[in-house]
Amino acid sequence: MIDAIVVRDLVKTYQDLRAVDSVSFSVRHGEFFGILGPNGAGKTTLLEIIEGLREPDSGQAQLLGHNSWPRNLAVLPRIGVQLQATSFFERLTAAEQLSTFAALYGLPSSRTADMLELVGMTESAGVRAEKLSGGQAQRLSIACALVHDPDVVFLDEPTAALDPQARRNLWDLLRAINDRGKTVVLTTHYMDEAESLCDRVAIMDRGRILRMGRPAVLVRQLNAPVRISVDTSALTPDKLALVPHVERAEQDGQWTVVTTWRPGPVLAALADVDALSGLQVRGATLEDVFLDLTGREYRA
Ligand SMILES: Nc1ncnc2c1ncn2[C@@H]1O[C@H](COP(=O)(O)OP(=O)(O)OP(=O)(O)O)[C@@H](O)[C@H]1O
Repeated sequence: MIDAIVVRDLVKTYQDLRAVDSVSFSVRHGEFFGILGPNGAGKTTLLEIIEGLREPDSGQAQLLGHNSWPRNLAVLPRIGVQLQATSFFERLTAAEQLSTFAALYGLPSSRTADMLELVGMTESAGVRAEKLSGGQAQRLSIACALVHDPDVVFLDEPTAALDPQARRNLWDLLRAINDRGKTVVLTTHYMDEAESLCDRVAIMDRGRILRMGRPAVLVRQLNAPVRISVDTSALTPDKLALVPHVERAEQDGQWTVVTTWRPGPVLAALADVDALSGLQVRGATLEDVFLDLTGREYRA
């Protein structure tokens, strides 16, 4: 079967800015695919081209076997789109928003209750959209994108501006949607989000895809050492530097941070001197991959 999304050599220029610069990739059916990059990387522009909302200068995007541009009306009922800026119909409750969306697709309003349940908002059915919290509004907009049971769901920074608990709740919801067999394409500037949710990520910066793959594989390919942080009051850097397999030991505020390729023996040595209290172990993350690719610290 042809992939859900196939993008070849896409280019989009605004004046002399190449917002999308020769981008190619494919997304398989049922995949959870992330486009990860800092603000202004070109994620939204890329997504909008794939969705058929924006015309590329050159290249081609295919969605469910059809060219995204010019927009193909037969594809629209098979995709769900959650845009970055959520807007609802004025003065309607959460349930009314959903039944209005359902009606637009010619569906019965009985879909409403199922959707509210799916996004965990049954108790807010009667609340007007403008009175919903940020997290609830995001959930409602995802429910609106799903009301017609699309095959492919596009989510543009769905967890931006949410508090950590609301973000994690939304992650559970997005996983559940993917588990129901939907292809999910998500843009995010949160590295941890991409790492936790996505089967594959494309790391994007300044219009280009720098690297693509499974998050764990991208991190493993870095072949980076492990960092262990110990409370400096337990062990100072000069003492830790003497422990076998410690490459480097530096002070960072209240922490002594140790770099090692062999965390096992180092942790055993720390246990021997009773220095495990409050200890933190950190392997490489996608942030380190970004730093390696661009030479810049990741700033969302
Ligand atoms: N309609 C437009 N006209 C001119 N420039 C634009 C337009 N839309 C986007 N840009 C510019 O293109 C670049 C890519 O923007 P885009 O919104 O696609 O990035 P993004 O990765 O989604 O960022 P964000 O996370 O901030 O939304 C940015 O420099 C942006 O200022």
